Amino acid sequence: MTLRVEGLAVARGGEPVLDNLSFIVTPGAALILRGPNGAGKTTLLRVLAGLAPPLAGRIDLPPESAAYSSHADGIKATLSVQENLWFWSDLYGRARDDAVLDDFDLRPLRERPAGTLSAGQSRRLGLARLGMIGRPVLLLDEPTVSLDAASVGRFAAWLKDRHLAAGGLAVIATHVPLGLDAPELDLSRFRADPWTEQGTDAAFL
Ligand SMILES: Nc1ncnc2c1ncn2[C@@H]1O[C@H](COP(=O)(O)OP(=O)(O)OP(=O)(O)O)[C@@H](O)[C@H]1O
Repeated sequence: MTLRVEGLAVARGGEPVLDNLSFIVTPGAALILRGPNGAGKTTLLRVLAGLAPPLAGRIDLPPESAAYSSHADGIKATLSVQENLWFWSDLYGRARDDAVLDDFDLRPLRERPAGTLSAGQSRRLGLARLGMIGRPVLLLDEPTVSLDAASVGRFAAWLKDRHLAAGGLAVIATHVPLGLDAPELDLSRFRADPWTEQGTDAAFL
């Protein structure tokens, strides 16, 4: 599966944010989104995920192929860690595979109500959801927020060895280096700006 974006323009709160954005992410590859606060990383990921419509352009992505992950990952506070994972696998018609408990170091916490987890533990559970639902296209907004160094490493290893190695792809907004051999797309080059001719610098491949 390949993600193709052509001539994309996106807006937030009615204001154009990015314009004339084109890129391709192939199976097994990741693209890192860069840019200062407000550059449009979240806005772009939300449009790619289908949570907001584009202003213009084309996104070539099969329906039901993507998973979007940001701060709120739909964790059910009263269910245990294990029950949350099973809830997601059942919802997406996937096998109740326990391997993600180890991938995200959640096995010691499996019986804990999710509402009692620390911020970083909760983040790990949110990321483990991606392992349970098995979507080939991951759209990740600051996935390492609240994670300690060991957890960042474990997540990067999962992404590389399990997701990308299996032919999945990922678009990731992150300020934290993940050690992936992945190209970076600086969104400041594509700012929609009604006062200048910026945004005509189109292709990023
Ligand atoms: N709900 C909203 N209504 C109006 N404008 C918004 C809204 N949310 C964000 N914006 C604006 O849209 C622009 C892009 O924001 P976005 O959140 O996509 O940036 P970002 O690159 O993800 O930033 P950060 O690094 O801070 O997470 C910014 O100018 C921001 O102020």
